[in-house]
Amino acid sequence: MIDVQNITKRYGNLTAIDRVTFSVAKGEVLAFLGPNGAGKTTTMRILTCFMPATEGRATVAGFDCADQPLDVKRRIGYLPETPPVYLEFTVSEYLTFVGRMRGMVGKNLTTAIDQSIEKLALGTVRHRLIGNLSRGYRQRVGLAQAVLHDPPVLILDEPTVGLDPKQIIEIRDLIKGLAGSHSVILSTHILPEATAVCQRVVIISGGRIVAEDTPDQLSARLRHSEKISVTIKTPPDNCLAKLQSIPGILNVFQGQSAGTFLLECALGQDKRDEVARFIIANQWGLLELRTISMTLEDVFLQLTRHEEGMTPQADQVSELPQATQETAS
Ligand SMILES: Nc1ncnc2c1ncn2[C@@H]1O[C@H](COP(=O)(O)OP(=O)(O)OP(=O)(O)O)[C@@H](O)[C@H]1O
Repeated sequence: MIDVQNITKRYGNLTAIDRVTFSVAKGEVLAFLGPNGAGKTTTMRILTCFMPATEGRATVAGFDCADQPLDVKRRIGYLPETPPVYLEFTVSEYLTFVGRMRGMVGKNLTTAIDQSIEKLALGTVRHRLIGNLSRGYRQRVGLAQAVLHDPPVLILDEPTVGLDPKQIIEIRDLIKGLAGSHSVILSTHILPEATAVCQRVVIISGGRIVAEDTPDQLSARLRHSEKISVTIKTPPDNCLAKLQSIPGILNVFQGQSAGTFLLECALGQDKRDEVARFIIANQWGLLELRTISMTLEDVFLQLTRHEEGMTPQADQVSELPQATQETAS
């Protein structure tokens, strides 16, 4: 549904994005992650036909973003970081205005407005001035204008920035509800959001794509060993060495809290059973035992660590150093 092939954008001497390539399938929700200045907004602006790429080609539903902007815009709903609402309109007036701008009239327009108001749960505020609404409701109105013409593609730039935790959950649920019927690109730097809402993640750093995969696959690709966290009630003297004597345990580290230890074993090996038996046999009191998986945050930090210098490439990720974030807390 969205196909981006080797797009580069230069602002004078600055290369904001460099040969960016990715695609989004029909009905898929894709997270577009990157630190500040990575090139997310530049990519969104090219996809929404706000400006052309210097090189490369981007298409939406088969239409070229540079050569067929009207065809592309008809098929896209766009929510910029700041919702493009007019504060002096009521919700209903604003959606009518947006619908007319999109060429909708009569029954089609009223039905579309009713549907988007229902989808975004705006019924109770439809006759209120947007200027009097909370930020969360304004964001919903922004989303309502994006889905009004029922576009197959939605591009959402940081849709939960500045919202309170309850509003964040509501907006994320709304976005999840759009999956399947819409292809969505969600630009964000909030990692739990990407895990919660998206099936696939593209990470951009320094203007280049450094990874593209599911959150689970990304962490699997960057993992170099298995890690187990154990918490022991009465650890003996020299506990580290004793735990390290368990066959298959390569390294043992002290965790952040008292009695917690981090055990490392080879990739693909599960030593939880052996560790549990060992601690129980020694009667040290096993309070907790669990594997530690790499979070998307660890993955992101590894892949964007070189932002200021050499940017790692997608095919080099397995060579990168291990995450430094793992603790037993
Ligand atoms: N109009 C412009 N003229 C010159 N440089 C620009 C322009 N727009 C963006 N840039 C630069 O291009 C790079 C990418 O910016 P972009 O806004 O796309 O990043 P971003 O990932 O959206 O960042 P943020 O999360 O901070 O919005 C940055 O170095 C930025 O300073």
